[in-house]
Amino acid sequence: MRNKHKKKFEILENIRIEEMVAEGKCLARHNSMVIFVGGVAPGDVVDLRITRKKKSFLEAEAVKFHAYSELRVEPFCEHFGVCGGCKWQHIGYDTQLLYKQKQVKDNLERIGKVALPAFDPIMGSAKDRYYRNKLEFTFSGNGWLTKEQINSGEEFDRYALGFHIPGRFDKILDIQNCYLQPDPSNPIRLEVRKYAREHNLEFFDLVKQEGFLRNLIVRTANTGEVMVILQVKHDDQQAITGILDHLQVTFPEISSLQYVVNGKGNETFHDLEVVCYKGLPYIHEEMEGIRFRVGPKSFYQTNTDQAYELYRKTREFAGLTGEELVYDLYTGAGTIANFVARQCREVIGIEYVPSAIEDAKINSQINNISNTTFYAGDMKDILSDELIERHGRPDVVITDPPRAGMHQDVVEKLLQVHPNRIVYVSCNPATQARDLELLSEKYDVARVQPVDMFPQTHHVENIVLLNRR
Ligand SMILES: C[S@@+](CC[C@H](N)C(=O)[O-])C[C@H]1O[C@@H](n2cnc3c(N)ncnc32)[C@H](O)[C@@H]1O
Repeated sequence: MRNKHKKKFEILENIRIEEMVAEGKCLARHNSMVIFVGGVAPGDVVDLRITRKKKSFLEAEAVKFHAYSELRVEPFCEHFGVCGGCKWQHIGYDTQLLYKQKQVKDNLERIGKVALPAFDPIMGSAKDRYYRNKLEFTFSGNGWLTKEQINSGEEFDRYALGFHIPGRFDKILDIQNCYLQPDPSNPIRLEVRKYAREHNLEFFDLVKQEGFLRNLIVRTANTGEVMVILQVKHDDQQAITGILDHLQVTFPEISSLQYVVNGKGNETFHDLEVVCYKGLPYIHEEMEGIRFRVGPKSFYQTNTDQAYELYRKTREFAGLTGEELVYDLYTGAGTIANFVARQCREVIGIEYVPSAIEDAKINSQINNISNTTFYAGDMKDILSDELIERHGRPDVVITDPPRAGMHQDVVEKLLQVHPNRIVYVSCNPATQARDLELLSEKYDVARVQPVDMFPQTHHVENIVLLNRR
């Protein structure tokens, strides 16, 4: 046992970091053993401490740098290295884009094993900071202190309102300034924390699941509307009213002020009542004059500007002339369905979450779009022979599944239904590649367009156009 423990934390000296691989980690080698390392860049020379040993690979962290990679840039955020939010900010944005493009190419080649056309260059995000429209902050009465804070010997306030330390459900990093969401996100969070401390409101204890203040969500739309949702453990009306009135007066730009009383063991509130305290119970995002109503439980792509670019490219790949019957699979709140509806004959949108389908229908109504029909349910059940009989065989299928990709039954159904074109939007090139291999039985990949929705992270979105052979 002792030996095993020692081996796990063994130090490997002077290791050269070779290349960026999956999940934002880098690859290094030692005696033909592959090592995955986070927080480094290709070209760094480091001492590594082994943190995990598997038969075919090791995981390690860099504990000392002997040389720094030329690809490195100065991280802009004081929380870099501790916060899990922007793990790639030590690599310049142009280099990030090259790696994302490579990640897509490697996955499609290695897993998909299909004939590929030349890729379109990745579409970078015009904003590489302040690009998110939604952030969720957690309260903790026992916030994380960094090594530097502990070593300084100073007394630090342990009350935190911020993000989880990666991999730690119980540890929250207090955030001073976050570069992910535009104002008034930072001032609202700081004001909430200040008010809560001044009024001795209890911050949550994530281990004991006790306390009053649980979580704060800020949504900032491109129409200028702002939604704030405060999650608390008990229905203490005096405390709730106090903090929300203070926010309303301090930030008149908040157009939707809401709260949730959540006594459950987790922060999800899809099954709870959200109370609209002031303003409207929703905000709007807008694209090409189409307004999308976003409620507290609605999904909306978190990088609005890039979502617009993603949808425009998706619509271009769909090659719409006004005559087509389009199926939009995994439609969420019907955003793509409504976005393409004016350029085709009819759209059928399918999505698992019933409240998202309600949003999708409302989004058609408020935009006077009358050629959409939406269904809620599991894709493999809803995309049935009966549905195809009722609406007809689609000319174009747009599919945007979750990270796990499409269920095999859904892929088989697509092969059976055999639309002229499939536009496959994916946030996970590995599962997309797996599905493409199956679809290659009857389809050729005609276009590949990687899109960056999340600068400073390793995440990449990819659109593939498949033409019926
Ligand atoms: C990547 S999102 C797509 C969102 C949408 N296209 C948009 O741009 O806003 C994937 C969607 O698939 C839905 N989903 C996940 N599993 C599903 C299933 N088995 N059947 C139907 N929908 C599912 C999720 O609820 C989510 O809304």
